[in-house]
Amino acid sequence: MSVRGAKNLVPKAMVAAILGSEPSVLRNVPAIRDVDVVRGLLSLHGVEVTSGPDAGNQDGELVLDPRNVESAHVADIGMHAGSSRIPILFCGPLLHRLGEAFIPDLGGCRIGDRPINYHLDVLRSFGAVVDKLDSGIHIHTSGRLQGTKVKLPYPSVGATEQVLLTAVCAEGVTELSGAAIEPEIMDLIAILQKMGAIISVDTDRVIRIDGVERLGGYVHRALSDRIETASWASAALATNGEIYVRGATQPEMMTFLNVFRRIGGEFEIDENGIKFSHPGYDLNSLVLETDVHPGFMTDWQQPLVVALTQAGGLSIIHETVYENRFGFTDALRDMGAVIQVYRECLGGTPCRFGQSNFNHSAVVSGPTKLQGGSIVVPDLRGGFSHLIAALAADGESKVEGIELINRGYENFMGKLGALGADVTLV
Ligand SMILES: CC(=O)N[C@H]1[C@@H](OP(=O)(O)OP(=O)(O)OC[C@H]2O[C@@H](n3ccc(=O)[nH]c3=O)[C@H](O)[C@@H]2O)O[C@H](CO)[C@@H](O)[C@@H]1O
Ligand SMILES: C=C(OP(=O)(O)O)C(=O)O
Repeated sequence: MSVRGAKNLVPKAMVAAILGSEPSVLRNVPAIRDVDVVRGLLSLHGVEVTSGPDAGNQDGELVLDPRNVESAHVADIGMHAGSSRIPILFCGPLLHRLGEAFIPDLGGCRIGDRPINYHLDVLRSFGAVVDKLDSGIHIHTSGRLQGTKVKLPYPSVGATEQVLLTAVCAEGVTELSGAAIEPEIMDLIAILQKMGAIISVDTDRVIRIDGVERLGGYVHRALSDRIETASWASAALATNGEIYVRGATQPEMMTFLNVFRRIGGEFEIDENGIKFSHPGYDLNSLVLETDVHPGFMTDWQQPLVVALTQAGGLSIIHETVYENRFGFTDALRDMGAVIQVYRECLGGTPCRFGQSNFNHSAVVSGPTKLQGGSIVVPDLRGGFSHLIAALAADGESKVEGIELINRGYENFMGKLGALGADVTLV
């Protein structure tokens, strides 16, 4: 099965195209809902988005022409309220092109409160004015945004992207400290550099950006989706199987691959992808903490927990990125998994959530036989995890709300079928 461009890069690369004075070409774009949402938002702002010329758009090519960018009707943008987290990243590019932007209510997975205070502070620091209205947030500027010094209290991926997409065309130098350095951010920096930006990534999470007056277009192939790859790898462990993921790449998977090997999973890497397999004997339990890159990514946690229900002994998982990412374990318990969640920081260093009432640590006891059940998908990764559990379980399962899974997994029904699962859309 194949994995294409990363859900957490492609929509941002599409937004970056607004900054160009010429069209951009993005390849390896997956057919997922988050891409459709951004396509709709770009069209509302006058960016012409067309699919590539090859038959069936096999290469997943998008051409994005921003030469006629215009303000959109706030009511129209409101239609996209709750659809994804990407609308907030339109601010910098639209402030540069039009002097104003509007942020509707954001969507994304409900795995914590997900405030946007860092984003708004960043925009204010560049000189933008932020007005909170009943219908959303209006942001405007009367002149060119000014380069600034920003320090993030936590290495937020979105806020780092906010700084990058705003600083590249601001007047003067911007210095960001406490930056996130996820592979998707590095790929966004590569895209911006292709467009003409000057960005240096220094040691200790410091990024420096020299603002330029004009950016051109880019031609870029999106990096592969490391979360989808890890999801299928976890599915291979949970189902005692073997899955070859074409398009998976090793560098951004290194932390995951180490954990996969410690559990007992086997993998083989070739130039086209990675084959993941169950070793054929009992899996090992482990102690694991999610963290910002280069740590173990939070989005890998949910699928991996399902695999850990099949490992012998006690596994301890401490979630340090989101305060509320273990809700999906309720359904796993109903299916027979033995998982207990705790408010305390277990098995790792104390995190931001240690002194609060959030169940952000989990202990998984295995191996347990899972039974099919009726499941309602709570969020993107939780939903995929439930699918894996359903595949590993005895008997039939009914999974409701699968459209949430389309946000980040291209053609997952077709892929499950190709792996031999008996899946029917009711
Ligand atoms: C579309 C996309 O790329 N989503 C990814 C992105 O989300 P996203 O960019 O939303 O995640 P962040 O890195 O910003 O969030 C990390 C932490 O910072 C906090 N925070 C963030 C912003 C802010 O203004 N204030 C604040 O307190 C959040 O509540 C969270 O606890 O990175 C996350 C961390 O790798 C991933 O799980 C998501 O899949
Ligand atoms: C949390 C995720 O995404 P989003 O930020 O789009 O909700 C995810 O991809 O697991």
